[in-house]
Amino acid sequence: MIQKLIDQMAGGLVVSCQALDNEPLYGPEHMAVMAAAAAEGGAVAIRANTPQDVRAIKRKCGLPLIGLYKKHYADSDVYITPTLSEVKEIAEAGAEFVAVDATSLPRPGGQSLEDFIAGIREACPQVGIVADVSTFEEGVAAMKLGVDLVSSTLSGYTPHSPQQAGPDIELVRRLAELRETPVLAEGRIWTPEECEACLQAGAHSVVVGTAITRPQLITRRFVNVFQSFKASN
Ligand SMILES: CC(=O)N[C@H](C=O)[C@@H](O)[C@H](O)[C@H](O)COP(=O)(O)O
Repeated sequence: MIQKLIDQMAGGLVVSCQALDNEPLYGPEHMAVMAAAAAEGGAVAIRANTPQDVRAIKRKCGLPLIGLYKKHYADSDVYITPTLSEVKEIAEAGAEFVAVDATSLPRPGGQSLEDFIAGIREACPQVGIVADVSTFEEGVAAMKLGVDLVSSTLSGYTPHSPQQAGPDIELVRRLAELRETPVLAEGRIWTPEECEACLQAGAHSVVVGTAITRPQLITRRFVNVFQSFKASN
Protein backbone atom coordinates (compact mmCIF):
# COMPACT_ATOMS: atom_id res chain seq x y z
CA MET A 1 0.00 0.00 0.00
CA ILE A 2 2.66 2.56 1.06
CA GLN A 3 4.96 1.49 -1.76
CA LYS A 4 2.12 2.01 -4.25
CA LEU A 5 1.60 5.55 -2.96
CA ILE A 6 5.33 6.27 -3.14
CA ASP A 7 5.35 5.09 -6.74
CA GLN A 8 2.36 7.34 -7.52
CA MET A 9 4.25 10.34 -6.15
CA ALA A 10 7.28 9.79 -8.39
CA GLY A 11 8.26 12.87 -10.37
CA GLY A 12 5.36 14.91 -8.95
CA LEU A 13 4.66 17.99 -6.87
CA VAL A 14 3.67 17.68 -3.21
CA VAL A 15 1.98 20.81 -1.88
CA SER A 16 2.45 21.64 1.77
CA CYS A 17 -0.69 23.34 3.13
CA GLN A 18 0.19 24.77 6.52
CA ALA A 19 -0.82 27.85 8.50
CA LEU A 20 0.16 28.33 12.13
CA ASP A 21 -2.16 30.01 14.66
CA ASN A 22 -0.49 33.40 14.06
CA GLU A 23 -1.14 33.32 10.30
CA PRO A 24 -4.17 34.75 8.44
CA LEU A 25 -5.12 31.42 6.86
CA TYR A 26 -5.03 29.48 10.14
CA GLY A 27 -7.89 26.98 10.35
CA PRO A 28 -8.68 23.50 8.99
CA GLU A 29 -11.28 24.74 6.50
CA HIS A 30 -8.78 27.09 4.87
CA MET A 31 -6.21 24.34 4.60
CA ALA A 32 -8.81 21.96 3.16
CA VAL A 33 -9.70 24.32 0.30
CA MET A 34 -6.01 25.01 -0.25
CA ALA A 35 -5.46 21.26 -0.63
CA ALA A 36 -8.43 20.94 -2.99
CA ALA A 37 -6.97 23.75 -5.12
CA ALA A 38 -3.57 22.02 -5.12
CA ALA A 39 -5.24 18.78 -6.25
CA GLU A 40 -7.02 20.63 -9.04
CA GLY A 41 -3.68 22.06 -10.12
CA GLY A 42 -2.12 18.61 -10.41
CA ALA A 43 -0.36 17.99 -7.09
CA VAL A 44 0.35 14.32 -6.36
CA ALA A 45 0.17 14.58 -2.56
CA ILE A 46 -0.40 17.03 0.29
CA ARG A 47 1.69 17.75 3.38
CA ALA A 48 -0.19 19.15 6.38
CA ASN A 49 0.22 20.00 10.06
CA THR A 50 -2.05 18.97 12.99
CA PRO A 51 -4.67 16.21 13.24
CA GLN A 52 -7.45 18.81 12.74
CA ASP A 53 -6.04 19.96 9.39
CA VAL A 54 -5.35 16.36 8.30
CA ARG A 55 -9.00 15.42 9.01
CA ALA A 56 -10.43 18.43 7.20
CA ILE A 57 -8.16 17.91 4.19
CA LYS A 58 -9.02 14.21 4.02
CA ARG A 59 -12.71 15.13 3.80
CA LYS A 60 -12.14 17.43 0.81
CA CYS A 61 -9.23 15.94 -1.10
CA GLY A 62 -8.46 12.39 -2.16
CA LEU A 63 -4.69 12.77 -2.48
CA PRO A 64 -2.22 10.88 -0.28
CA LEU A 65 -1.31 12.91 2.78
CA ILE A 66 1.95 13.40 4.64
CA GLY A 67 0.85 14.50 8.09
CA LEU A 68 2.94 16.08 10.80
CA TYR A 69 2.23 17.63 14.17
CA LYS A 70 4.35 20.56 15.26
CA LYS A 71 4.69 20.60 19.03
CA HIS A 72 7.25 22.06 21.42
CA TYR A 73 8.60 20.20 24.44
CA ALA A 74 10.57 21.98 27.16
CA ASP A 75 13.57 19.63 26.98
CA SER A 76 14.15 19.58 23.20
CA ASP A 77 14.33 21.71 20.04
CA VAL A 78 12.69 18.92 18.01
CA TYR A 79 9.23 20.13 16.98
CA ILE A 80 8.10 18.20 13.89
CA THR A 81 6.08 15.26 15.29
CA PRO A 82 8.45 14.87 18.22
CA THR A 83 6.98 11.84 20.03
CA LEU A 84 4.88 8.74 19.43
CA SER A 85 1.87 10.47 20.93
CA GLU A 86 1.74 13.00 18.04
CA VAL A 87 2.45 10.25 15.50
CA LYS A 88 -0.58 8.29 16.74
CA GLU A 89 -2.84 11.34 16.48
CA ILE A 90 -1.73 12.01 12.91
CA ALA A 91 -2.22 8.37 11.94
CA GLU A 92 -5.66 8.27 13.56
CA ALA A 93 -6.62 11.41 11.64
CA GLY A 94 -6.11 9.47 8.42
CA ALA A 95 -2.69 10.46 7.09
CA GLU A 96 -1.02 7.74 5.02
CA PHE A 97 2.44 9.10 5.93
CA VAL A 98 3.82 10.80 8.99
CA ALA A 99 6.75 13.22 8.75
CA VAL A 100 9.04 13.25 11.77
CA ASP A 101 12.16 15.14 12.78
CA ALA A 102 15.02 12.71 12.11
CA THR A 103 17.86 15.13 12.86
CA SER A 104 20.57 14.50 15.42
CA LEU A 105 19.09 17.07 17.82
CA PRO A 106 18.33 15.64 21.29
CA ARG A 107 14.76 14.34 21.38
CA PRO A 108 12.16 14.84 24.13
CA GLY A 109 12.84 12.56 27.08
CA GLY A 110 16.25 11.73 25.61
CA GLN A 111 14.71 9.11 23.30
CA SER A 112 16.94 7.80 20.52
CA LEU A 113 15.80 8.10 16.91
CA GLU A 114 16.14 4.33 16.60
CA ASP A 115 13.70 3.69 19.46
CA PHE A 116 11.32 6.33 18.11
CA ILE A 117 11.21 4.78 14.63
CA ALA A 118 10.84 1.27 16.10
CA GLY A 119 7.98 2.56 18.27
CA ILE A 120 6.19 4.01 15.23
CA ARG A 121 6.53 0.73 13.32
CA GLU A 122 5.08 -1.17 16.24
CA ALA A 123 2.22 1.20 17.09
CA CYS A 124 1.29 2.35 13.56
CA PRO A 125 2.49 -0.33 11.12
CA GLN A 126 0.23 0.97 8.35
CA VAL A 127 1.77 4.44 8.24
CA GLY A 128 4.70 5.40 5.98
CA ILE A 129 7.53 7.30 7.65
CA VAL A 130 9.03 10.45 6.12
CA ALA A 131 12.32 11.37 7.84
CA ASP A 132 12.87 15.14 7.87
CA VAL A 133 16.64 15.66 7.96
CA SER A 134 19.07 18.58 7.81
CA THR A 135 22.32 16.91 6.71
CA PHE A 136 23.64 14.06 4.59
CA GLU A 137 24.72 12.07 7.66
CA GLU A 138 21.25 12.32 9.18
CA GLY A 139 19.74 11.16 5.89
CA VAL A 140 22.02 8.12 5.80
CA ALA A 141 21.22 7.28 9.42
CA ALA A 142 17.48 7.51 8.73
CA MET A 143 17.81 5.29 5.66
CA LYS A 144 19.62 2.69 7.79
CA LEU A 145 16.65 2.73 10.18
CA GLY A 146 14.40 1.76 7.28
CA VAL A 147 12.25 4.87 6.85
CA ASP A 148 10.12 5.03 3.70
CA LEU A 149 11.16 8.49 2.45
CA VAL A 150 13.82 11.02 3.41
CA SER A 151 13.16 14.74 3.01
CA SER A 152 15.58 17.70 3.02
CA THR A 153 13.00 19.68 5.06
CA LEU A 154 15.22 20.72 7.94
CA SER A 155 18.37 21.82 6.12
CA GLY A 156 18.95 25.39 7.30
CA TYR A 157 16.80 24.89 10.40
CA THR A 158 19.33 23.13 12.66
CA PRO A 159 22.46 24.91 13.89
CA HIS A 160 24.71 22.26 12.30
CA SER A 161 23.27 22.43 8.74
CA PRO A 162 24.18 24.92 5.98
CA GLN A 163 22.27 28.19 6.44
CA GLN A 164 21.33 29.16 2.90
CA ALA A 165 18.61 31.28 1.32
CA GLY A 166 17.60 28.76 -1.36
CA PRO A 167 16.89 25.01 -1.37
CA ASP A 168 19.64 22.56 -0.39
CA ILE A 169 19.84 20.82 -3.77
CA GLU A 170 23.30 19.43 -2.98
CA LEU A 171 21.84 17.51 -0.02
CA VAL A 172 19.12 16.10 -2.27
CA ARG A 173 21.72 15.09 -4.87
CA ARG A 174 24.02 13.34 -2.39
CA LEU A 175 21.20 11.41 -0.72
CA ALA A 176 19.54 10.48 -4.01
CA GLU A 177 22.86 9.20 -5.40
CA LEU A 178 22.85 6.49 -2.74
CA ARG A 179 19.81 4.95 -4.47
CA GLU A 180 18.77 3.59 -1.10
CA THR A 181 15.53 5.37 -0.14
CA PRO A 182 13.50 7.85 -2.23
CA VAL A 183 14.36 11.45 -1.43
CA LEU A 184 11.96 14.39 -1.26
CA ALA A 185 13.33 17.86 -1.99
CA GLU A 186 11.78 20.32 0.46
CA GLY A 187 12.47 23.70 1.98
CA ARG A 188 12.62 27.20 0.46
CA ILE A 189 11.67 26.08 -3.06
CA TRP A 190 10.06 29.11 -4.72
CA THR A 191 10.17 28.58 -8.48
CA PRO A 192 9.32 25.95 -11.11
CA GLU A 193 12.98 26.16 -12.22
CA GLU A 194 14.12 25.16 -8.73
CA CYS A 195 11.69 22.23 -8.85
CA GLU A 196 13.28 21.13 -12.11
CA ALA A 197 16.76 21.41 -10.59
CA CYS A 198 15.60 19.20 -7.69
CA LEU A 199 14.31 16.58 -10.13
CA GLN A 200 17.60 16.76 -12.05
CA ALA A 201 19.38 16.16 -8.75
CA GLY A 202 17.42 12.93 -8.34
CA ALA A 203 14.50 13.99 -6.13
CA HIS A 204 11.67 11.46 -6.11
CA SER A 205 9.13 14.30 -5.62
CA VAL A 206 9.37 17.96 -4.73
CA VAL A 207 7.53 19.57 -1.79
CA VAL A 208 6.56 23.23 -2.10
CA GLY A 209 4.80 25.04 0.74
CA THR A 210 5.15 28.77 1.32
CA ALA A 211 5.51 29.71 -2.36
CA ILE A 212 2.05 28.24 -3.04
CA THR A 213 0.12 28.38 0.22
CA ARG A 214 1.32 31.36 2.31
CA PRO A 215 -0.23 34.39 0.57
CA GLN A 216 1.11 36.91 3.05
CA LEU A 217 4.69 35.87 2.24
CA ILE A 218 3.99 35.67 -1.50
CA THR A 219 2.61 39.22 -1.30
CA ARG A 220 5.65 40.36 0.68
CA ARG A 221 7.95 39.03 -2.05
CA PHE A 222 6.19 41.24 -4.60
CA VAL A 223 6.03 44.24 -2.28
CA ASN A 224 9.79 44.06 -1.69
CA VAL A 225 10.32 44.82 -5.38
CA PHE A 226 8.05 47.87 -5.16
CA GLN A 227 9.92 49.13 -2.12
CA SER A 228 13.31 48.71 -3.79
CA PHE A 229 11.98 50.47 -6.89
CA LYS A 230 10.76 53.39 -4.79
CA ALA A 231 14.08 53.61 -2.95
CA SER A 232 16.12 53.76 -6.15
CA ASN A 233 13.91 56.24 -8.06
C1 LIG B 1 11.34 24.00 8.76
C2 LIG B 1 9.87 23.65 8.92
O1 LIG B 1 9.34 23.75 10.00
N1 LIG B 1 9.24 23.20 7.83
C3 LIG B 1 7.84 22.88 7.88
C4 LIG B 1 7.64 21.46 7.68
O2 LIG B 1 6.63 20.90 7.57
C5 LIG B 1 6.96 23.80 7.06
O3 LIG B 1 6.84 24.98 7.81
C6 LIG B 1 7.41 24.18 5.63
O4 LIG B 1 6.47 25.09 5.13
C7 LIG B 1 7.51 23.00 4.68
O5 LIG B 1 8.65 22.24 5.01
C8 LIG B 1 7.65 23.40 3.21
O6 LIG B 1 8.75 24.24 3.03
P1 LIG B 1 8.58 25.68 2.34
O7 LIG B 1 7.44 26.38 3.00
O8 LIG B 1 9.91 26.39 2.54
O9 LIG B 1 8.32 25.43 0.86
